[in-house]
Amino acid sequence: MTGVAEREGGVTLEELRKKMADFGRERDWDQFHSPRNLLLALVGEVGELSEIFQWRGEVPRGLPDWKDEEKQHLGEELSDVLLYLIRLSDICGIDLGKAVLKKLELNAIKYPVKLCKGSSKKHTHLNEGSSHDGGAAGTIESGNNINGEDKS
Ligand SMILES: Nc1ccn([C@H]2C[C@H](O)[C@@H](COP(=O)(O)OP(=O)(O)OP(=O)(O)O)O2)c(=O)n1
Repeated sequence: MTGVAEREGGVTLEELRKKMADFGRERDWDQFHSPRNLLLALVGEVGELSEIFQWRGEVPRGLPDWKDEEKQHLGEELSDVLLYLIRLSDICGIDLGKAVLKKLELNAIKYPVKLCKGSSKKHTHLNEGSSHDGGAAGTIESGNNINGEDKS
């Protein structure tokens, strides 16, 4: 992975996809990088990520009290999750960049600001009144239902 860590200006999903593909190919690991194996590896890394937060209770945003080593460890586990996710997507023939942009669009349709501002309700419950949603939830005023489909 030489060259990526030192570079300014961030990295793209496509660069990471290529890096992982090269990493696997150079080691003759394509044989192990099957969808199922990668999914299990991803879940394992999510477990390792969870372990970092386990038993700590709620922690403040930005993790101000964490040691540098703890934050570094967190960065490593987050990276493992991302790398396996990117590799899994690639091996499954999913263009993750395209898929994630489409998903963001769908999320915006499912969760219109007008309906969900200040509310953590699932979209399927957004039009139910509750005293726990800060009064933000209401009814859908347009002709579209909550999934963005035209009801008419
Ligand atoms: N067959 C493999 C094994 C590893 N990796 C890559 C992807 C992950 O970023 C990282 C995972 O390596 P480890 O399984 O050694 O897991 P950790 O890095 O979390 O090490 P440890 O479990 O010792 O904390 O290496 C991979 O692509 N394919």
